[in-house]
Amino acid sequence: MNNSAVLTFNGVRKQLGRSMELGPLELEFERGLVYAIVGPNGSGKSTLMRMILGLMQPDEGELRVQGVNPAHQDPEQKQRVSYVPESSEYTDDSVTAANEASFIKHWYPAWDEALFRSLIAAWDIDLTRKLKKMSKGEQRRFDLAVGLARNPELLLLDEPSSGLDPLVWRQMTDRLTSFMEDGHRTIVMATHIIEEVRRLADIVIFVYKGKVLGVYEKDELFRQWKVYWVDGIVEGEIGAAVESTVEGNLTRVVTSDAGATEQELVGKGLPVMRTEALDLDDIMYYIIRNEQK
Ligand SMILES: Nc1ncnc2c1ncn2[C@@H]1O[C@H](COP(=O)(O)OP(=O)(O)OP(=O)(O)O)[C@@H](O)[C@H]1O
Repeated sequence: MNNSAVLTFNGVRKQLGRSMELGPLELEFERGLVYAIVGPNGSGKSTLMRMILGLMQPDEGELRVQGVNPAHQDPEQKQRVSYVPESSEYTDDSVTAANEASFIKHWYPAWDEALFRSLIAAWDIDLTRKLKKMSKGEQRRFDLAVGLARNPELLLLDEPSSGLDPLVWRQMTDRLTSFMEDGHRTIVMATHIIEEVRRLADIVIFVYKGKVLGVYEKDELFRQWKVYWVDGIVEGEIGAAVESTVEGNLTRVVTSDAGATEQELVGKGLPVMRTEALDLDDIMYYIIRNEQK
């Protein structure tokens, strides 16, 4: 095992219902990095989080969180992991945000009160209010403030943007960037939001129907996936291209290997009019389409 690995999945497999199988997964998450798990609905992103938390056991394989099977972590090890779900179910009519925060604070010795207070102020959270009466967005802000104030080494975020307005979203991404500054923490987030991936992620993991389709370093991903607009109608195959379509007098060439494609286009004397980066959604579409072939 890599010493800086905070999470390892070694042949992890889990049957979910009759038709869905998660895995087998071979993954290693390093300390100090932000991982974005990207995939369509029902790909297994939340299930992956539940396994990391020890709420679900693999049928096969080995999962280690900070070197330990999450089902057998002691309280001290659990305190180093913080999970912010997509939404919380607050059912008790009488619990205020202040009650909840002081309860959580009691269990987490690393609790950062100054950070909590600054998030409460920045996100306009009224601690005297009953959590159940808060809007989804207000609950979400509170959950994120608590998740960060717990000061974990491993922060798990399920759809962090869900329910946030653009201003709070922007502040949240800034806070997450500061959270990562000491270099020892790790964030694993399940997300659909491209801007979130662009802003925060170091590594992108594509999942689809319970399988990992690829693990990519983010900057490399956006460097390699490109669209070239070639002047004229290109006859025959572009070997390195993922897709080549004629649109009017131009040919749109999509590639996952920009260097090789550029070389091929130059070699064939095909003039490139314009080059564009591909969006994450489009990249995911092509990766999934390739899987379905
Ligand atoms: N305990 C379970 N029993 C049966 N099926 C399950 C169970 N848990 C999850 N599933 C199914 O496994 C699939 C993956 O679910 P999961 O919630 O992990 O996906 P997701 O990628 O987080 O989806 P979303 O983006 O919609 O939140 C879904 O089809 C879900 O219905």
